[in-house]
Amino acid sequence: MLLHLKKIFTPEQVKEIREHLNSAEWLDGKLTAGNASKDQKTNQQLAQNNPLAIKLGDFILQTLGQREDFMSSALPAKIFPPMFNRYEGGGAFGFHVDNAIRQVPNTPVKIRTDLSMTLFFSEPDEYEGGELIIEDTFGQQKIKLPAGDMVLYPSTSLHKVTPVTRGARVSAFFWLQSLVKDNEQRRTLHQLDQSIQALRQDLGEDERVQNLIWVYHNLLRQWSATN
Ligand SMILES: O=C(O)CCC(=O)C(=O)O
Ligand SMILES: [Fe+2]
Repeated sequence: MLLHLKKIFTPEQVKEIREHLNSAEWLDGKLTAGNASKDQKTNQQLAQNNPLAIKLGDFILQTLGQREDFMSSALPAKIFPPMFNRYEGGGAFGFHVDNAIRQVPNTPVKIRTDLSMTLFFSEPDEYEGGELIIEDTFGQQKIKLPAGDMVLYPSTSLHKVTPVTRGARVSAFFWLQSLVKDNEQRRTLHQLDQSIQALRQDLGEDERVQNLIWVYHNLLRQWSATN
């Protein structure tokens, strides 16, 4: 399942975030690449302990926490603090699969990467190339979203970012461990939740809706793990 979440940030918020990011200290992205992906990666990143990255990352997580579409589709248990990258001058990231386990810096917290996310801060017409290509059972998808939008995709997917040959592509990228590891189970719960919300609109606090809510919770109880 690949999900496009629209307008996480308003154009005004994107503008402000971009201004901060423009004056930040960008480092070679190879510094955080595993051995296998080092050769594949020619971009720049903010250090994970960069105060701006920490502040913006917290703001992203706070904003996402209030989005029902995100909470319902991702069912996050633990979220890795967002990181920030920039591709320009031919910068790219070749095909790879993300590491399965990520340790949150300076903590004992380990996160299994179930879902990967890219939150775009550059408008598609600001740069050439820079498509996020995702390959999975649903075929190959080419993702290039408006600034302020985010894509969520299974971390099991092979993916790459094509070379940016004009302008710059700036984004936040991060991972989460879901309460529901299985993509199909998580998708079913999301579908059920969406149907319940739609029925609730029409029927209000109806007994039949209440029954479906119990079904939702009982499925979630069966399929979830909180650690
Ligand atoms: O820049 C992106 O959209 C994805 C980055 C990525 O795949 C990674 O850092 O593992
Ligand atoms: Fe990746």
